[in-house]
Amino acid sequence: MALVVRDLAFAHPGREPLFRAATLRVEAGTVVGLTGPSGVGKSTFAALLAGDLRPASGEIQVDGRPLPRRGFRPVQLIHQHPELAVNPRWRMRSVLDEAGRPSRETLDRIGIRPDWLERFPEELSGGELQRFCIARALQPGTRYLVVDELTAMFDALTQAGIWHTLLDLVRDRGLGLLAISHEPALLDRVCDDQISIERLR
Ligand SMILES: Nc1ncnc2c1ncn2[C@@H]1O[C@H](COP(=O)(O)OP(=O)(O)OP(=O)(O)O)[C@@H](O)[C@H]1O
Repeated sequence: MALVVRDLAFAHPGREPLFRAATLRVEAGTVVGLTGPSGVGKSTFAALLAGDLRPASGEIQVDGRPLPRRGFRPVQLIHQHPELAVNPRWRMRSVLDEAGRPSRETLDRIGIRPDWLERFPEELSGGELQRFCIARALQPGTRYLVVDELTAMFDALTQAGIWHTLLDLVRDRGLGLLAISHEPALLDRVCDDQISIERLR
């Protein structure tokens, strides 16, 4: 069981190709770090894996099957800025219900207090909001998570709390995780393996 990328090519419209034959494998149950300087294509690669962008050529397979083009996405992407990832006009209860609300037990494990469900996004801190984005990404059909600078915006304590929660849940569910980060110390702590995006280009 693995998330497999083979010979993937992609260019943003009118730009030089960012990837010509990118190849990567993330085994289920492992955490792989993706590093690299700013602007080389890490977020673009994440969007390709999640199905938000289509490769020009090459393939992405999830546990032996092609990444579905519609319907539920087994590779879920969590962005750096949670406030941009939720509808500001919806209470958090509706944000979660749209995807299928996780059980109270799961919400407790993620550290989401019951009264937060009645709040609007602007009434939560960034760290609290990121916990909702994690909850929303952990659907029953989720097999792999891609996190793009998951905690770069938060203080050390919030960062540690969110990573602890995420790794715990990922381990329990046997998910694979691709963690994009600029922080070598963080990746050293959480990853089984690391790869530089330069090797994918
Ligand atoms: N929608 C887009 N249309 C055209 N070019 C884009 C688009 N999105 C990103 N780019 C360009 O593609 C390149 C890669 O961007 P990307 O955001 O994937 O890099 P990154 O490695 O994630 O950077 P950072 O670490 O700063 O977030 C950049 O040169 C960027 O300007």
